[in-house]
Amino acid sequence: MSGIASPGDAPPVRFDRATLRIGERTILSDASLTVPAGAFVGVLGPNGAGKSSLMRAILGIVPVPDGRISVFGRPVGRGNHDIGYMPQFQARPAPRLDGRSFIAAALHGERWGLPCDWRPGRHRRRDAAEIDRVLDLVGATHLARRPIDHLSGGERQRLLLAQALLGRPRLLLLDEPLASLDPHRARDVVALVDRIRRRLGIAVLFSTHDLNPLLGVMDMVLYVGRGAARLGPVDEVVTGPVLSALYGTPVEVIRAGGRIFVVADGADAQASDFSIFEPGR
Ligand SMILES: Nc1ncnc2c1ncn2[C@@H]1O[C@H](COP(=O)(O)OP(=O)(O)OP(=O)(O)O)[C@@H](O)[C@H]1O
Repeated sequence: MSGIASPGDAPPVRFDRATLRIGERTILSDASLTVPAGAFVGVLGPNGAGKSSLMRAILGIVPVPDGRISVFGRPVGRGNHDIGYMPQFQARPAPRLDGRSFIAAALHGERWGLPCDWRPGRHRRRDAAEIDRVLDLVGATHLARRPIDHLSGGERQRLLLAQALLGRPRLLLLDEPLASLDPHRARDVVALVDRIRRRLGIAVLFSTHDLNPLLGVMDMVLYVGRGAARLGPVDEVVTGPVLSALYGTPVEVIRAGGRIFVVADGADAQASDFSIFEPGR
């Protein structure tokens, strides 16, 4: 044995002293972190902290002016077949599409991670099998013939997840998949993603504003803010001292009833965005 790691051993995501900037704004500065194989990582931080930008950098859309980000040992680049991506904002699908056509549209449209020789009509049987596979994975085979505008938010979310799974990615980037879902549906989505990642052995980065639905499922949490990032187990990262240092404002972490409440005080405008404490949730 040479002892040299093969690309197959490389972690799903690795940041080596990476800097991310959007315009004048520094999203991350000199950040180093490694997402282990098969990990479910909750990505948290206040509005505008850079959660979406971080995912877009992993996709190769946001440039990395300093340092390096690699995905399974290779520098990031557009059209990486290893990544499945569910963006935060979705174009509204044509109401007459049924579930199957909705997924087929992603198969034939521009998406992340598909082999570039996939063209409409060229591989019909393979396409049909791939659509069946992802519908089955997300438990949405029964939605295949239903019009998309008759589906609930949670059902549509399943189809979006199915789209992200096209092409057998080894890394899933899910940008706020719980937005606009009630707590019950949110937990269903988290449980579904967890089942899929265990079944396929893939890593997941899952951004959210509330870490509670991810408790008991996520292996690690990645907090971003003020140009820095902290990745680690929940008990190590979600603490008053760590988050206060990360955000430069007093942050209190309260554990009660199996839930975690992160409360920022002080006058910092960003701190008020940094409220995972939402009464009634
Ligand atoms: N295309 C863009 N052009 C200019 N600024 C941008 C662009 N995309 C994002 N930004 C800015 O970069 C910062 C990070 O945005 P990003 O969407 O990554 O944050 P976020 O943590 O995902 O926020 P939220 O929780 O509100 O979705 C914000 O200040 C945002 O206004």
